[in-house]
Amino acid sequence: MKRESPGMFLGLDSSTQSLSALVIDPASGSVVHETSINFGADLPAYQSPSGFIPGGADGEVHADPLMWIEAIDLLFSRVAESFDLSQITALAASGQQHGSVYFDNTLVQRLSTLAPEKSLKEQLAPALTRATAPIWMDTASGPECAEIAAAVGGNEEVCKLSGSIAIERFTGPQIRRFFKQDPEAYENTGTIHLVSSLIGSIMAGKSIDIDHGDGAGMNLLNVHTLSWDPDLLEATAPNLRDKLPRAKPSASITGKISNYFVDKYGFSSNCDVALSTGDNPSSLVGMGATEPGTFVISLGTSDTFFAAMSNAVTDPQGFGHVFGNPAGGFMSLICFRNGSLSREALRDELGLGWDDFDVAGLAKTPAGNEGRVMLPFYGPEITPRRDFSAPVRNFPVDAPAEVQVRALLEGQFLNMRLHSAWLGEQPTLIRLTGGASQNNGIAQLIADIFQAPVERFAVANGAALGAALRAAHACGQNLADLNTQFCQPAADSRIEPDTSKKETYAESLETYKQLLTA
Ligand SMILES: Nc1ncnc2c1ncn2[C@@H]1O[C@H](COP(=O)(O)OP(=O)(O)O)[C@@H](O)[C@H]1O
Ligand SMILES: O=C(CO)[C@@H](O)[C@H](O)COP(=O)(O)O
Repeated sequence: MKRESPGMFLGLDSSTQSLSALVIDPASGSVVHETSINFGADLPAYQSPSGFIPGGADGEVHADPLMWIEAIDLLFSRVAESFDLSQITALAASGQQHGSVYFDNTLVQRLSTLAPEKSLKEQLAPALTRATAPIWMDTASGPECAEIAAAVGGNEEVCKLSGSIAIERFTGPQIRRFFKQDPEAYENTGTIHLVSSLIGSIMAGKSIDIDHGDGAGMNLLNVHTLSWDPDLLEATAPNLRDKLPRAKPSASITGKISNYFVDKYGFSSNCDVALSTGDNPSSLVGMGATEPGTFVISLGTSDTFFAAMSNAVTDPQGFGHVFGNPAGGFMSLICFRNGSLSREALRDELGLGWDDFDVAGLAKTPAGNEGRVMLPFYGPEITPRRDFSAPVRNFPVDAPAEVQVRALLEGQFLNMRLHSAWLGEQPTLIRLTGGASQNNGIAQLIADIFQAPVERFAVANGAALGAALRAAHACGQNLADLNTQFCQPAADSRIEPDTSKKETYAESLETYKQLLTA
């Protein structure tokens, strides 16, 4: 039911490197508050400068879930210094996709009795049955993917059921790995949460359901029935259904906020909590792209490419995915693991800053880089799935800095164009979000390589904005009206493609393909 005075809505986004809060005020049509905690800089004790524990063996990439939990207290203690949280009508969370957190049977009781004089961390830490949480960058579950696929009748069948073939970073294969490595700890696990549903559970003071948007990134949700698939559950680990929250549509209110946040940070006890979703489905909402036609490119830690789908086609190569669209129906998702990590690696190698990075590379070199092309991967890649350890160049490694920068950036977006072709659609409009989206050189390059106009928003954090919009939507606000109010490009932010570069990039794409298959 639509409320007379809608109040304000809070979006939370727990992404790879940061936890952000963003508040919208539909009455004034403005974003009225933004605060962010950077895991590396603000919580250095976890020794995770980029949001995960460095140096994992054999492709293992884990994070300390206590870092995410401690960040919630830190975030609200900062927000409450300058913003009156009693104004919040409802909130929703978004989280980096696929990451999973494992708790014993005391979780529900602990969540419902959180004491404000203690920290979240000290009250929830004893319930963890797995000290660290595998995240989306983890590539260690190859054997488990093969076992799940074999048990279900092949990857084609897994894809038919879940919208993706068995994927290393997806939660099901990661759960199976945990079950094989430590069956006793798996047995003692009462509840498994995704990062997004964990944040929502803490806010609601109870174990909440998992939405179809994030749930589809687990290789466990049947995308036709929208419930946990019995064959996939059985292929993954014993008694798994009992350990998973239920799967539910995103636009649901799950209950009122926990008293912990009322007493400690001044929320109203009437504040509603909506279900959480993954950061990419959340960004789809935040970018006003829940209807087919507009493509979104998110340049966060990973680069992702996604769009609402008219038809739920699947990627024949198995790199791309089908997730639930929080507004109903489906969305595509293609993830490029080396996104910002590669840009940062080359920037640091060349001793540059962001200001001179694209300027150095793109202003001094011609489109197409005179045929000099790079496979821009400093570590294992997801799209294409291959174990890179360094970039591959068709030119000398000691070429000038500007050549290296252009080759890396062109390589990244040629790779994206190549691996999004299965969608069968040429974007008519691309909306950019994420940390690197403010970079002008990168935005123009994307417009030229895809030959489509690019828009950017004043709010760089599309996932947190999407969470705030979802909270408002779950309370009965009209999503189309909210989009009109909040999802407009920043003034003068539209970049048109340079059509004279179309042929050059068609040729570069061929050179890129040759290097990839060489
Ligand atoms: N001006 C810039 N140019 C290119 N990349 C940038 C720029 N500013 C920030 N970034 C990149 O943005 C990344 C963080 O983006 P963000 O969307 O906050 O990440 P995540 O959501 O994955 O935590 C950083 O890793 C950094 O490399
Ligand atoms: O694995 C994926 C999507 O499938 C990643 O996109 C994660 O969802 C992490 O997002 P960022 O923190 O990079 O925004």
